[in-house]
Amino acid sequence: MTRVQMLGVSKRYPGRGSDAAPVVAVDDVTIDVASGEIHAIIGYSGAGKSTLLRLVNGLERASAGRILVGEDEITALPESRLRAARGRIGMIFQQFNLFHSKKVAKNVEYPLVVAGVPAAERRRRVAELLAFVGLSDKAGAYTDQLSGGQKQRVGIARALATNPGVLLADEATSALDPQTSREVLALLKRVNTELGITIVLITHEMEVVREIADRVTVMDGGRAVEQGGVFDVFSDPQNETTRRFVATALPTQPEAAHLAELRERHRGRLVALTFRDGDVDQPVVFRTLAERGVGVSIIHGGITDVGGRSFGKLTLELIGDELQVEHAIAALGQETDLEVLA
Ligand SMILES: Nc1ncnc2c1ncn2[C@@H]1O[C@H](COP(=O)(O)OP(=O)(O)OP(=O)(O)O)[C@@H](O)[C@H]1O
Repeated sequence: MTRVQMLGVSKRYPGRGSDAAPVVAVDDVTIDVASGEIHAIIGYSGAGKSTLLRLVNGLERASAGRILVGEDEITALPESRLRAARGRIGMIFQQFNLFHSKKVAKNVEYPLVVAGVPAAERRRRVAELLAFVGLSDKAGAYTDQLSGGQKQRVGIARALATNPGVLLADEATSALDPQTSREVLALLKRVNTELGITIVLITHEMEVVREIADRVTVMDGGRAVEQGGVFDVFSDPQNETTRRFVATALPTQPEAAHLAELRERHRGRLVALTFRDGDVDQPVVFRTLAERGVGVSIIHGGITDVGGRSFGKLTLELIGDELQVEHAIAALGQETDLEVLA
């Protein structure tokens, strides 16, 4: 089991042009990934995610801060010892980075050849890895005969060849369709639970985080702007960037323009209710309204799963006598997170 610590890590690149200011791609980022955790780093293009990942596997040197991967202090190792450390770090890529001129089995075997593993042991290990990713029947195929999902499975098998303690995934499902993407994420989850491998993945897709991550760091402008358990971060986002991501995949309250449209069609009082992990008893909500003779329509929102827990935002239209509606709102306000939409 491998813990990954990024402690106050920064990376500056020289600016282009003689008097240009340096580009701060990663700015004082601290992320402590517990061993056995799946940690997602989410951010828009240019946030610094890929740079941070290249610092973790030692492909580039940090300008400041320390990085530890298990026992290896990546930021302190001389080049001569980095290669061995990299053998303990697996990596997969958006474009798979396979050798097209080699067969599937040879792709998976490659890191074992580099590591000097004897041939018989290599054959045994390749067979075991291909069975794990469900591609035993493709051992003799060329990689360009494979679908995108199969190519990423080969990428995963190859990354696991040297028994790494951690797997770094760089937008591993961004080139895949949604169904294939889910299959690959399910395989990554098995890598984590069955093999005990810590996973650090970078992505710009909320779905990826929602589906497999335990904890998440949101990056913006090189900085880690929000961090925590997936459910906690996304059910109550504090940062504007986090809110924008949440809006792409989770039920939200209607924003101003949409709310104006809804009002055209719904003349009753509009309220928004937030549900976090069973904190609100839905039957109680509807009973409270019915008991006061208030009719209700759900006009926006929904309930979904985040990090294995339920989360929802429902916009309701309350219909009935004005005073009754007022009382119902007061009663619900006691027990729920309710906002009257003005
Ligand atoms: N080698 C480099 N030289 C100069 N600037 C760089 C270099 N690599 C990255 N940058 C800059 O650092 C910033 C962060 O880039 P990075 O690729 O890490 O972001 P990202 O979040 O991974 O985005 P993307 O998904 O588009 O790659 C960007 O402004 C980028 O232009």
